[in-house]
Amino acid sequence: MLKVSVTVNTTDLSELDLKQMSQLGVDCIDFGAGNSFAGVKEQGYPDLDKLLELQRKIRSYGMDINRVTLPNLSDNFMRNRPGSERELENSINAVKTFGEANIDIVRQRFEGDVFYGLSKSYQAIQRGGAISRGESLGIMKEKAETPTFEELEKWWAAFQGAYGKLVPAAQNSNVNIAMHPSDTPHPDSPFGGLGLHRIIDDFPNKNVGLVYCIGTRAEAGGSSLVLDEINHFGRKGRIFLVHFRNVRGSLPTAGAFEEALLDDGDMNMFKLLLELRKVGYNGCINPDHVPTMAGDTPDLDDRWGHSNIGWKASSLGFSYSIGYIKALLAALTEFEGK
Ligand SMILES: O=C(O)C(=O)C[C@H](O)[C@H](O)CO
Repeated sequence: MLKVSVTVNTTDLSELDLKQMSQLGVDCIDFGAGNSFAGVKEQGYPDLDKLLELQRKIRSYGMDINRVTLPNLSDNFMRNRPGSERELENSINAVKTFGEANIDIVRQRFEGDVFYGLSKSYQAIQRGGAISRGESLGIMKEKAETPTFEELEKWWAAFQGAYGKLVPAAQNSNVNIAMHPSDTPHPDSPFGGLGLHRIIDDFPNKNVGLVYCIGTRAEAGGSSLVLDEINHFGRKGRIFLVHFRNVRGSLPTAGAFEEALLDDGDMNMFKLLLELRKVGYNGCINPDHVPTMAGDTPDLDDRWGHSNIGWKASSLGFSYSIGYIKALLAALTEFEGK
């Protein structure tokens, strides 16, 4: 059954957060920040008892943990500098810990999968003055340098070295390891398109797949690309989680894009849901970034300017998106007649 999950970027969830999510009918929580788990600061990876405590608390509200994030692999790791072995060990220990808690999906972040300084972030003003994230190639006059082919190959070698250890650990722990596309998906950024295929080709393992972010992929090529990729990766059973967000424009068509509410971007989200269904996707649908509406206290991150990234109590945008997804899921059940 398709379910609704919501991203939080902290493990410090208040009663208000959990009550509101449960009242909205959220099924699961996705933890987006790997360094937020208790134990990571102290020992490098999450503490199992504290994790189980958090899981019990979430379950007591009728929800569960769906996806978590491993401790970050830093630039130090990617450049094989002192301490890199320890970083990877911490991630492997984190996989084991999450496996012991029977958590389904882990995501590893790698420094350098996003190229900054190629597009300019702006505050997009939409319906009724809602604020959303915009990014434009044209108004970025002085662009940053991007890596050379050789530098990129070194980056990939470090990625493959890490996945070479993480994938067997994930398999042994019965956990799926998922990659999120690069956001922003500038050409050649490791997970900006072709690299997603490279992961699947290099690691032909049923535990290796994607947090398929519709928003990021739409930034790269609109709904035609999204439909193609859902069909391709979905048929292979490699979509483990879906980030469901709408976008206006795209880098190749408009030289810019803006994030948008689910009913207010270029894509018909129901079409995408039908495609997901067609390929047998059966995981969580996560509302992901939402515009900031009047009265919201947005969860902002400098790396994605003006985007309201994760859940915050009383977020109108998130409440709207959760309700929208639940209505689409009800329509889907009726449409399928099952
Ligand atoms: O959910 C993840 O793993 C992401 O990488 C999401 C990003 O951090 C962020 O929301 C930008 O899309």
